[in-house]
Amino acid sequence: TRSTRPQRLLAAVQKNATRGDPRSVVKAIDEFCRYTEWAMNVGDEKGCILDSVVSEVNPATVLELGTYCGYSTVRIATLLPPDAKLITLEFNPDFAVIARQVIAWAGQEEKVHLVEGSSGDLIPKMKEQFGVKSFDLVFLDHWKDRYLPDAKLMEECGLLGKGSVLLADNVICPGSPDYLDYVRNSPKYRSQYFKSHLEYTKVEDGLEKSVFLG
Ligand SMILES: CCc1ncnc2c1ncn2[C@@H]1O[C@H](/C=C/CNC(=O)c2cc(-c3ccc(F)cc3)cc(O)c2O)[C@@H](O)[C@H]1O
Ligand SMILES: [Mg+2]
Repeated sequence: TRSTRPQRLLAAVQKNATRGDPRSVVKAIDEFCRYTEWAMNVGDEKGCILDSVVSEVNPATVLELGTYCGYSTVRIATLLPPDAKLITLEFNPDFAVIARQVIAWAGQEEKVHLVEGSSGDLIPKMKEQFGVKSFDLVFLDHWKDRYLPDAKLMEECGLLGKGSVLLADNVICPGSPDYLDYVRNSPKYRSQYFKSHLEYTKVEDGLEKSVFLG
């Protein structure tokens, strides 16, 4: 039967990127998505904003919601010090299989813990099962209607400390209006919009960076 888009994306990585070289993996995916087949990775333009926020926060613990093919997982992991931990949640087993191989090709397995399951089920288990006290950075890039409930769930589970940063993709396209309204109007957050474009297109999109004030 016909291959899936993630399978074709992985094949492009294995063909065009150098094993163990994360930058070449990122470049191979961006070229595949720009010139061969669009896919919903955060992409190169928003990826640079992601990189600058990761470098600024310099997190010891990171949570990513929605691994997909592992593109942003690799971008984030590459910037982390060796003892830092990146937990990424993915509930589609077929996507998880691909993401694991992309992360391995980039040589980032040590820093990444890909957990299969839904964020709603896994977030409450972070403390006891993964020994997480709080997350310094959370990258939200899963179903857009899950951003708000999961942000509230992380608050309730005590996973956000003073200064924890939430960085959300796609706040304009496809959009997450209820989440945006919440973080921009809640006294618990100081929020900032980084205007950019939808990956590999000229359509407006952006990232919202929200600092939890505790
Ligand atoms: C249940 C909680 C939960 N728990 C664990 N994993 C979960 C999960 N909910 C979802 N996942 C996984 O995350 C990924 C989904 C990501 C969803 N992302 C977009 O929909 C999106 C769309 C566009 C766009 C598409 C078409 C356009 F025309 C324009 C824009 C652009 C973007 O950057 C986008 O991120 C998949 O791997 C899911 O398996
Ligand atoms: Mg996205």
